[in-house]
Amino acid sequence: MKIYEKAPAKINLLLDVMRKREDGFHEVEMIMTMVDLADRLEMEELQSDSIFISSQAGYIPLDEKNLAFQAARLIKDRYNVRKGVYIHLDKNIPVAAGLAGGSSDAAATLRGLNRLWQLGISEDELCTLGAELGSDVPFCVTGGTAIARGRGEKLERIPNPPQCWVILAKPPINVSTADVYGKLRASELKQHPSTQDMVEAISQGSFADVCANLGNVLETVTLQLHPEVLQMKDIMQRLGADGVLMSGSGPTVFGLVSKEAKVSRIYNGLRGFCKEVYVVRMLT
Ligand SMILES: C[C@@](CO)(OP(=O)(O)O)[C@H](O)COP(=O)(O)OP(=O)(O)OC[C@H]1O[C@@H](n2ccc(N)nc2=O)[C@H](O)[C@@H]1O
Ligand SMILES: Nc1ncnc2c1ncn2[C@@H]1O[C@H](COP(=O)(O)OP(=O)(O)O)[C@@H](O)[C@H]1O
Repeated sequence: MKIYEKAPAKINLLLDVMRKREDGFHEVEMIMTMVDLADRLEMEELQSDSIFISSQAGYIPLDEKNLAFQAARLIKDRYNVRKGVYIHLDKNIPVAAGLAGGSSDAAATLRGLNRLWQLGISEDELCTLGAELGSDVPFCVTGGTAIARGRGEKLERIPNPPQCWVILAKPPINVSTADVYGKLRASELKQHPSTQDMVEAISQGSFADVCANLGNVLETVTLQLHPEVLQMKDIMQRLGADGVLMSGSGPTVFGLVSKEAKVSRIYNGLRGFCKEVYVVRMLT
């Protein structure tokens, strides 16, 4: 029997960091939402007690380092499943991009195996399992739009933002999330984005106010480390995007655009500077 799952990418409309915790992680407050750029997972049960991963993308690990592999092993161990699974990953989300591609694959694997093996695991329990795999995995399990606190595993669902075009541009660099958090000096941050104002803007359905309240404190690190990201933000703004921000720890920069007529001009302009440019929509 085959099970199919989509693993959408996320963007951070707001990312604030309060402090470094004793466990080495950072206390965050983020607003994340999904876009319709997704990996596709195909899962097939194996009679043997083994996990196999394949992908057309040659640049991700296919062994126990793969987050989908880790998700399969976790659910097998925790729920005493002796059967095995073959997972094919059709990768569309750029890797180490700030779009949670790996985290979303792990979340899709948890959802898919719950269905394949009819385990009856609740969404809350899937999120708890997901938190053992990574801070972004619980949000990727539920999708939608949410405020994420704690390490990123404490979720509060909120309404979706007003529909718009999202242009993603990923400069040709890989950014390590651990490296960016490691270089952040949370106590020295001079500015913090306002979660309350962003939630208000989203609840009111005000596209202009959503754009005005975009903010990501990890930019203070990544833009210093990788000037190409700052350049990509400048280009996106000069081409006329209504709102521009780096997603997560980067390097992907996203532009929010309300009018379809502007989209192709911005896309074509970006293509002159960047190979990995995607035009997507918010997932509602
Ligand atoms: C920055 C964000 C924003 O959504 O996403 P990405 O840019 O990775 O997409 C997330 O906070 C990333 O979540 P995720 O990528 O799952 O991080 P994890 O695997 O849990 O942690 C990787 C490393 O990042 C650091 N880390 C992560 C989360 C957090 N709240 N504080 C941290 O300090 C830790 O050093 C950790 O070892
Ligand atoms: N299924 C997967 N897809 C993408 N990256 C994966 C996967 N499994 C493990 N990884 C590893 O996770 C890291 C990138 O994770 P990803 O979620 O794509 O980045 P980000 O968290 O920045 O969005 C890379 O080191 C990559 O090798």
